[in-house]
Amino acid sequence: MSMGQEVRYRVRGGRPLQGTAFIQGAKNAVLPMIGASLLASKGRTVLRNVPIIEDVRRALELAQAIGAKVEFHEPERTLVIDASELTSPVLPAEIARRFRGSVLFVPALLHRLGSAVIEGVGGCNLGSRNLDFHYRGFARLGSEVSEDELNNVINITVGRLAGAHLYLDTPSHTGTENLIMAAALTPGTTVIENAALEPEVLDVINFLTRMGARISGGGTGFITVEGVSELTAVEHTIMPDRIDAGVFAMAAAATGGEISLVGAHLEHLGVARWKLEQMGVEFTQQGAVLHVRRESPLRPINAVTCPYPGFATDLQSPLMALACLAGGESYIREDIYDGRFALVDELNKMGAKIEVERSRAIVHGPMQLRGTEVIAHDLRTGVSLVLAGLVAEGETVVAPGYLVDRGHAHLAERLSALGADITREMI
Ligand SMILES: CC(=O)N[C@H]1[C@@H](OP(=O)(O)OP(=O)(O)OC[C@H]2O[C@@H](n3ccc(=O)[nH]c3=O)[C@H](O)[C@@H]2O)O[C@H](CO)[C@@H](O)[C@@H]1O
Ligand SMILES: C=C(OP(=O)(O)O)C(=O)O
Repeated sequence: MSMGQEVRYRVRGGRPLQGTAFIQGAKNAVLPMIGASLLASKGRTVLRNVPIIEDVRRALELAQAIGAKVEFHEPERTLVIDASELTSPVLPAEIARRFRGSVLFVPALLHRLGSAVIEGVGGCNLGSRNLDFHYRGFARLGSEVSEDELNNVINITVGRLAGAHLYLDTPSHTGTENLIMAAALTPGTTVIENAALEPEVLDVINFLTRMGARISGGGTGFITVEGVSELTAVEHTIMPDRIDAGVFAMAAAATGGEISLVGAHLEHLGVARWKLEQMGVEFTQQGAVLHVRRESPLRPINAVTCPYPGFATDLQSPLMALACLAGGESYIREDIYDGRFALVDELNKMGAKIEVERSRAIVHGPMQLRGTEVIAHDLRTGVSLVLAGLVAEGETVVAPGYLVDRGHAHLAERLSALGADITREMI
């Protein structure tokens, strides 16, 4: 655990990226899958292509805290999870508050131990982020949910579980995954309307289906789950991380480079693909390798964040950094998180000219960015500042690096392999 030891990234700009980058397994698929693997009461689950990121480490600490046996074979990027004996329903605060994926452990605790206690859920600080769809869904499936606001503890206890008709007010990504997991072992039929369409949700459905769950309608927004009595431990290879791929593609575009992204798939990028093409990025999918280069000076762009296949909010921050380099005014609207624009002040410290009015930002380009010390307020802010550092004059220092390490594996090594001048320092 890297708590106590500070990490920072030091980047010196000006080198075009060239070569091959390996895209990591998807953070937002592996976290629910670790939660899902705890639903199996027998055998050992094997997950492959696991990203070596801090959120995975936190998830494994949490799995161990409730009694699962976990082996993380990092060089093989393989996780082996034995959840045959879960011993405690408590998701302890010191781990749970450091990452939001902790809520994905609730279905396993409910089905295996009959109750779950969450001592405070964390995650990236992105303004107001509710989990009401999760709790209302658990309640509709027959659990009792109570909140001790004073101590920031949520207690969930199983009552008479039965399938139900669930409707999400917005297509919540983890909400959809969590309710599918809860429904998978709940007797009867559960319907989830307005379900999320993200590729990671489909990967989680594939994994659960292999475990024996009966799920139909993935990718349609209308999911039906027929409860089964048992799920079994299986092997699964995690899909590539489309946000990691998007960041690398934008880094190539920013520096005027040309790179191959091993394992990246254009169709996973959704609208981000078309936006980057409009800006002057050329993509060529060559089987399972995505080739990226900047084919013209960068043009400005309009983007509005939206659930998949719309423009991903997790790519909005790096897009803002890229837009600083485009010739003209870009317009960005953030409709998912009210805290994402913490990046603006940091980019402006580097010489960018970005104006914000509520959820809208106007980026005036092109600007020559200058290196300085900047703050990673969250994971995507952090990686976007690294991206800005790759084209800035002089040296950019991004801290706290922990937030970058929450979601990107071996970032400094992978960018260095493309010719970037970047180091990860422990202080
Ligand atoms: C671990 C993981 O997969 N994280 C991703 C997931 O987060 P996460 O699953 O938390 O995001 P959601 O799709 O649930 O949230 C989107 C919006 O819906 C709101 N909401 C959500 C649930 C709820 O019960 N009530 C409610 O009001 C949130 O406050 C937020 O404004 O999708 C986000 C949106 O693509 C990504 O940025 C995150 O990287
Ligand atoms: C918001 C993010 O993650 P989390 O949901 O884990 O906080 C993210 O990946 O940018």
